[in-house]
Amino acid sequence: MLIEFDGVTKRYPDGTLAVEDLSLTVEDGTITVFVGPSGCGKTTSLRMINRMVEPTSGRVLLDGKDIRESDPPVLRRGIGYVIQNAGLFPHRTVLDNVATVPVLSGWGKRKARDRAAELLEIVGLPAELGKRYPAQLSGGQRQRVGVARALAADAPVLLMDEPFSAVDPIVREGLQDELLRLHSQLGKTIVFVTHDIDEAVRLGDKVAVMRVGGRLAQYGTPAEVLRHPVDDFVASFVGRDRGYRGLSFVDSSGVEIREVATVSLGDSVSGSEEWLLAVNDSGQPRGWLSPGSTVDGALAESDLVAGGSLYRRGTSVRGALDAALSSPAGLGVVVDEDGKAVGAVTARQVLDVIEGATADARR
Ligand SMILES: Nc1ncnc2c1ncn2[C@@H]1O[C@H](COP(=O)(O)OP(=O)(O)OP(=O)(O)O)[C@@H](O)[C@H]1O
Repeated sequence: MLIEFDGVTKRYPDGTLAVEDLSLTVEDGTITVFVGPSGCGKTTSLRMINRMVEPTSGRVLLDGKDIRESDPPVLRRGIGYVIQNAGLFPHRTVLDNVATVPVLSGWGKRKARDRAAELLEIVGLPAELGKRYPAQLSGGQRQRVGVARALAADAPVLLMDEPFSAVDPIVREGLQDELLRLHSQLGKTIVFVTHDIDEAVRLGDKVAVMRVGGRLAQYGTPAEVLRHPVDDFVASFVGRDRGYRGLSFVDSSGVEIREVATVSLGDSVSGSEEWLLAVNDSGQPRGWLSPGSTVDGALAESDLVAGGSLYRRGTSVRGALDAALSSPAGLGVVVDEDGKAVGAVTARQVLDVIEGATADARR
């Protein structure tokens, strides 16, 4: 569903100008991220989409229709909403939390619960958690329940307000991956609010950078915003590690994948001169054997030096460079879709491709 802000301004009764003359289009089926410092009007903008906040002037349109023509409760049933800490009902079980909107929409209790159970599976939660209460879950699990509940109405639009801010960085990354996977499966239009530029760049097809005073500073793809910030405010907001983050958008197809000497777990090894990549029965990398090592009998994981990050073939050069730099052998391990080792890359090769790409971009 297409969402349009057309000259939208919001001034709260106390005179605070939260959003000023916002015009932008959220394309159907995309993830659009509103990002900016605290108090810049992100939440206010988001809530104007489901009429939890009414604009002072201007219009919000869903598929071309002014949302003022829709009854707010009906409108909200068609728009999923996820907030920080998930906003679950503490005295209802997880399953009943997820079934809330289907029940409100007139589904029978049984059907609503069946649907809720399906949704728990979709967001990666084991079925038995359905019987627990929200307080009996971890923060990450609660956020997943929040996402499941928002998906329950099968609404075409999903609004997400800092949904992952309260969980630690590792759990957050897992939740982000999960959201990207769900999005590619379900194809909903998602508007996501965060103050974290890394999260914005990772999730957004488009990123709207807002500044305090509720003005849109820049609206574009993550690559555009990182590479060509329109002014000093955007440049400093996206600033830290900007060059490094930009690598996420550099095509890695030019990176030559070289052969790597491998050895299988269980084999015996006598003093190789080079680093050997140890793989398991499925060809997946397990670690490195350092030069000169001799293993009489069966090579075991305990003989190995831990490997670095893995670079999945075809993804951006950022992963390729990280794999090379984090590898004890100086060789970044390249894996295919099944996690099988298919070769290696060196930092030098990756840097050559990066240099070529950035030179092209300057031309
Ligand atoms: N109900 C309200 N009455 C008066 N002012 C409000 C109200 N809600 C928000 N504001 C003000 O409007 C401005 C924008 O707030 P908003 O919550 O939209 O920002 P935000 O970018 O989401 O901030 P944060 O990242 O801190 O959540 C802020 O100055 C805030 O204090």
